[in-house]
Amino acid sequence: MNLKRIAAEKAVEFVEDGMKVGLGTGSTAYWAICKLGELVKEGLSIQAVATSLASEKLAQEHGVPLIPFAKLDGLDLTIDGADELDHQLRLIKGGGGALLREKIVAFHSKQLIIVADESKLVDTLGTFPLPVEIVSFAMEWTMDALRALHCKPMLRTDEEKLFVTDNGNYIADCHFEVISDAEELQRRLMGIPGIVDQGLFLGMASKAVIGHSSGHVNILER
Ligand SMILES: O=C(CO)[C@H](O)[C@H](O)COP(=O)(O)O
Repeated sequence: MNLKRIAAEKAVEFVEDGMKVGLGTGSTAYWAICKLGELVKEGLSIQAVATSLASEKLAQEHGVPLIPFAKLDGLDLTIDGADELDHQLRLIKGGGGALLREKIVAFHSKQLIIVADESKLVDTLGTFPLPVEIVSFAMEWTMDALRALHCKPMLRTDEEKLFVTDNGNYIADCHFEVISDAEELQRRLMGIPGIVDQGLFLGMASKAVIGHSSGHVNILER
């Protein structure tokens, strides 16, 4: 059973005719985009924006109508995946490297619905390395500043080359093991010049739709 698919398809049930929708990135958001494409073919009318070039391409392939950001004053709903979520719906995102666009889109959405399989639900965030998007200029200094926060940052690579985000930046994956105070960590990270954004999404998600191996889907709300 495809737990990501059942979660994503359930979340798409919250999309109503006429809505402006944010399209997430990753292998769970993939199924939401495919389902929206099917519904659009059956007559659903929506306007969408994508959180990555990959999701933009997928939406185009599936006939989901994309609108330039500048033409929309905010979104009704965004459906996106997560790398970890806790029971307060605090998230780690950015495993696919799209965290900056994902955060911008989530911020401008009335609702952020997270779709995930049960493996993503945790008691305490931090097992998944926190993705941090950094600019290339003086990146060694930025990496030193990250190390000073008692984590082990690793520059993300892709086929032996440095991974470059859709925004032309690098990703430092930061191993904290346990994040005991996510708000304080977010504050400290965003105080470091050279960090563009980081993958903690706190107080942003309003619902999480979780697929379980029993075939059951449950919805957590905040
Ligand atoms: O944040 C993300 C991309 O930047 C993804 O939503 C996150 O990595 C989850 O991906 P998947 O659904 O493939 O497990």
